[in-house]
Amino acid sequence: MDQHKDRVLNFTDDSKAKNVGGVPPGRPLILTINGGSSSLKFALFDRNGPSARLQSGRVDRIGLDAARWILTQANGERQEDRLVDAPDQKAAVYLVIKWLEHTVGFGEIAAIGHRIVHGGSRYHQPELITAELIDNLRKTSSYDPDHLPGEIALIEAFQNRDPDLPQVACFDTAFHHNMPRIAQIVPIPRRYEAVGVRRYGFHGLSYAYLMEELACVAGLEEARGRVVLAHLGSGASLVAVRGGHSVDTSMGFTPTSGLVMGTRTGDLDPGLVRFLSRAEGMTANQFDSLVSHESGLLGVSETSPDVRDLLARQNVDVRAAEAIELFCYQAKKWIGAYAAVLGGIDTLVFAGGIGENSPEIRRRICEGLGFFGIVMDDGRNASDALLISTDEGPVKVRVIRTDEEVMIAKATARLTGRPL
Ligand SMILES: Nc1ncnc2c1ncn2[C@@H]1O[C@H](COP(=O)(O)OP(=O)(O)O)[C@@H](O)[C@H]1O
Ligand SMILES: CC(=O)OP(=O)(O)O
Ligand SMILES: [Mg+2]
Repeated sequence: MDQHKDRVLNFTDDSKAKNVGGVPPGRPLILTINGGSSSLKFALFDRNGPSARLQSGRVDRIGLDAARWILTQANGERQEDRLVDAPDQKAAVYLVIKWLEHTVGFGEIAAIGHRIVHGGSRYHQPELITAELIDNLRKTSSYDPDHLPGEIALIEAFQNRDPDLPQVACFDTAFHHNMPRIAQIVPIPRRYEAVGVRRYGFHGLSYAYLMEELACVAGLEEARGRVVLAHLGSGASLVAVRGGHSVDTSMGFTPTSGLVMGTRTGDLDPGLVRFLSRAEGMTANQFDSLVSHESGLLGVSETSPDVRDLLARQNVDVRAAEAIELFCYQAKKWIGAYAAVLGGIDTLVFAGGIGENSPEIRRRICEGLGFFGIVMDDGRNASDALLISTDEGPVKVRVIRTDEEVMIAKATARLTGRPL
């Protein structure tokens, strides 16, 4: 990390000189930490006030060239956007801690809430973080080596900074905990179920937020109907929801499964394990690295996992064009599958970095789905409107900006004694 130090210190000293986006002085704050596969998002909430966000920020494109530090004020206005060195999550959290120290002051933080991707078979509601919980997460790390060790490192980075600060774990698997039994089964011998092998599902904080928002923008009746939510980010998944409950979801035992993603394959022919171990002597670790970090949009395009890059190159590079086409084709297939599972769809919601920001991807996913009632309004879609289907189409297609942070902040305030 030392090699990044100069740039980091310059950058935090710089921030100190600025007005830090309306954070009130002397007020206890809740910090939320959301370590995604390519980003670290954080936000500050006033613990005593309404569930208003005071400030948010993110380190984007972690591990890629041109990682960015972005700060956003409560009113959504971008306050800072600059290049930083962030080769991994540890370097990114170092930036966040330095920024806190030089701006609001670390002593203003009353509690920290973390998104934890995998709760394993033990955790399915937010929990105060204890030594025992960290120990259990460590034992579960082999379920999701791409997220859990990094998330434990984030918790420990804050523990090192202030061992007395209460921290809360909010699990992405919780939303799917009561999925119907048939959607939970992994079809390998039953004995593996006893050691935790089942389909869990992920992106649950995002899905819980989207369902709350859907009830607000569309009313309870629509939210209780047949809903498909598509969380399309670096990690991407879809869920079928009926009566407000998860009925099935594209990710299973780990977030490597389901839809093709930035660097992950999604669902894969298991026969590849035998083929690659015989053809190349590939080990389990090498296979894991291949399917988690070198595949997906990056593997197909041979250039980038980032949809923005691929959209920009698709007219000059057939590999980028194929990667985008594959992503849209597979998302369309999952929507079709969930129409079958739910007996039709009343509402389709797009969210996540891709779902919220790319009219082209949304259009291409929905193209040809008019036969079961999905008809896009091109003008509404192009302007990222809240409702992007035509008024005549029976399926409401919506764009909702997801907010995992507010779900984490509410749970953290609740568990540390003062509901937001
Ligand atoms: N304007 C945009 N158009 C197309 N894709 C976008 C746009 N903005 C962000 N994205 C894509 O969103 C993805 C990152 O989504 P995000 O939800 O932030 O990821 P993470 O899983 O790391 O939280 C990247 O593939 C990025 O290219
Ligand atoms: C569950 C998951 O894949 O998370 P992310 O999209 O943040 O990598
Ligand atoms: Mg994410």
